[in-house]
Amino acid sequence: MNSAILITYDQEDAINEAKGLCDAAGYEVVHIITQNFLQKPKYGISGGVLEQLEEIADKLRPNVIIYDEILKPSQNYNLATVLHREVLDREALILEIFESRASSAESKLQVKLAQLRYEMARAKEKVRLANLGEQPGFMGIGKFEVDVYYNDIKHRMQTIRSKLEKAGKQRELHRQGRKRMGFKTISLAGYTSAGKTTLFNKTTGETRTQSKELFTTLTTTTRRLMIDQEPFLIADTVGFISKLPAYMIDAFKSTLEELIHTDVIVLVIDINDSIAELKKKFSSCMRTLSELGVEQDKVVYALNKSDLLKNEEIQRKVEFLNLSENKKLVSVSAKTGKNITELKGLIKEIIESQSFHKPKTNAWEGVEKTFGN
Ligand SMILES: Nc1nc2c(ncn2[C@@H]2O[C@H](COP(=O)(O)OP(=O)(O)OP(=O)(O)O)[C@@H](O)[C@H]2O)c(=O)[nH]1
Ligand SMILES: [Mg+2]
Repeated sequence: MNSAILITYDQEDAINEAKGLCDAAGYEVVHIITQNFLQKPKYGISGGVLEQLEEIADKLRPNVIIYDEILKPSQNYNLATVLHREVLDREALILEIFESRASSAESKLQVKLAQLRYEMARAKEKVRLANLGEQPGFMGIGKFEVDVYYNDIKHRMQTIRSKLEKAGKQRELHRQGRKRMGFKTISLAGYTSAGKTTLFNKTTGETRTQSKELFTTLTTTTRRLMIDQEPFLIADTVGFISKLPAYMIDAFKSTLEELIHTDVIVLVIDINDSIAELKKKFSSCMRTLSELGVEQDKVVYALNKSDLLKNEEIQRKVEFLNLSENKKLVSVSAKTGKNITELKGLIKEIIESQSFHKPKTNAWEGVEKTFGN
């Protein structure tokens, strides 16, 4: 296993999530440095902290330095130069995880596109610096080579986009096919590691990989689910994460787009998370769903892992999330099977109500206002 020194925020949930990401990418964290602020101009961290880091890195000799923020290319370059080591920022780390997880042709293309977008942003910065004449030969590349490199990335992105478009059309055909056959569809959505795949397996009798590592699932799988002897289709999806840059959501759009066309969305929430984590993850899920244009009428909230908590504790968290008035809420356990029948009942209610009246476009503003960014 490769080793890493992790630099992250001085908050427990940030530390845990960053450690989870390192773990998922296959890095053993040998030392953690926490800071309140990680966006200083030159190195992200201050000169003093950098000196400390240099000393520790010389002693522990990690394979990489992981920086749990988004670094500008120049900051990355400055850090790597002082530390004589590869520096991975949060985006690069998430991309590594996605790359190792992508198994279907489509998800491989999506990851490739996201990687090129990442490189593109860096190439742009290189061009800018080269033009300013500030750093000629920045990162060992001259201005001319940068232009060639930049155009090459653009070209490769176009090729991948058109392949993804084709895959998207294929998806659309499948969707229409399912619709013609009269199948109603259900999608599981939620923050990474909330328990979507465990719930999927429990309800369908499947054996897809579930694990405590982040981003276990990158490819959407659809299976049949029976509710009162009636067949439905249920899909497991890629998990959300906060601070996922827009271009990554963009790259995974065709997968996430399933969520717009689905009849019911089960938003899986890990109710065992701390209040701070719950807040962050819930608002990130809500924002993603709202950005995708999902109608709120279609959403059922499944408070998962309720086997780990007392009822009063669950109630307290429900109130905190402002969901106590919500009738489409059920605490479940994908592990023990608790309230799975109730969850299926709620799903069926939504589908039945949809055949009477068209779903309203419901405002997400209330939720957004409560949770902001
Ligand atoms: N105690 C308990 N653990 C659960 C429950 N549901 C899931 N887990 C655990 O939570 C972890 C994550 O579960 P997954 O089903 O892989 O989560 P996911 O949402 O599919 O995650 P990604 O695919 O990574 O986005 C696993 O270790 C599961 O065993 C539950 O109801 N109770
Ligand atoms: Mg999963």
